[in-house]
Amino acid sequence: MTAANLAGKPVAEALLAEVAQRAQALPHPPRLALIRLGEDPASVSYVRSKDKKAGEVGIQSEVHALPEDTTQEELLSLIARLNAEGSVHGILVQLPLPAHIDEAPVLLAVDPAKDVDGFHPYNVAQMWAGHAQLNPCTPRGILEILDFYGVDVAGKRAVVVGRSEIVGRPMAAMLLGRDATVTIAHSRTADLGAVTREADILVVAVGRPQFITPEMVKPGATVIDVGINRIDVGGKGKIVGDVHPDVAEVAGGLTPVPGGVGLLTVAQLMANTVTAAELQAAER
Ligand SMILES: Nc1nc2c(c(=O)[nH]1)N[C@@H](CN(C=O)c1ccc(C(=O)N[C@@H](CCC(=O)O)C(=O)O)cc1)CN2
Repeated sequence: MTAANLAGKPVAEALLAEVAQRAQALPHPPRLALIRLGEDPASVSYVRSKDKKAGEVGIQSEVHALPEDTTQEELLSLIARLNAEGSVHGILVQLPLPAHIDEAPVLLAVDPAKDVDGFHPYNVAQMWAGHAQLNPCTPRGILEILDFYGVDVAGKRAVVVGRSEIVGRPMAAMLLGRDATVTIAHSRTADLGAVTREADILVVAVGRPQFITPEMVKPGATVIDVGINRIDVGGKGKIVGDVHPDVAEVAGGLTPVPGGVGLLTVAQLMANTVTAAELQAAER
């Protein structure tokens, strides 16, 4: 068996086309503020691609590139200013933050109505209760992939490997919201292979290159690889996922890396920004 290639590109394109139409239908263009601290190359690249994609779909975006040594107070005061600015619909603080910044108060400071990352505790609680309007982008984008390729999760066994607040936990909440029977596994799960082999839907976000091998996968399972690991192959840099390529011989469907889930992270941010702008327009 060779797994179906669950490529992110057509899914992201379809979502972005819908987002562009919704953006045009608004009385004012949606406006997105992207905040980045320091010069971490991955963060610089992710924020650049968010800024570029926003322009392509009719969202006005602005990048607040702050120095690495920005203080907690300076960051909180920028967020307070953007919260108070009526024409700003979405605020995103790129993670990870430098070590001297306490992340929790920063996420708490973003107005929940403008929290296009879905990381504010109010939105997290709404998500677990099953009625969030702004969901974290990567797991919400994974639902877009599953829907696009016709993978119904209701009544299925879903295993999420990884318990991060950006991917693992919200993914579990969203799969539960779709009536899957969900297990969260992690680095300390005993006999991980026995757990992952139970999965009809296996979502892997552990940050370990090619960690999931074919014998850990149930034949025919849908496997979603969230990993982005930069490794050295013969002196050249290469990006690989958390899932070994040989898993394609066992799985029914597999997302590629690169070109899979990552594309949906950015597309879903655009969708969340338009949703935030629509909700704010309806409030006025
Ligand atoms: N505030 C946030 N910070 C972070 C988030 C987030 O959702 N909100 N997620 C990640 C990083 N991220 C977006 O910020 C992100 C990750 C990956 C991709 C992507 O397009 N991946 C490509 C490969 C990219 C590459 O070549 O490096 C792919 O998978 O094809 C986009 C965005 C952590 N921080």
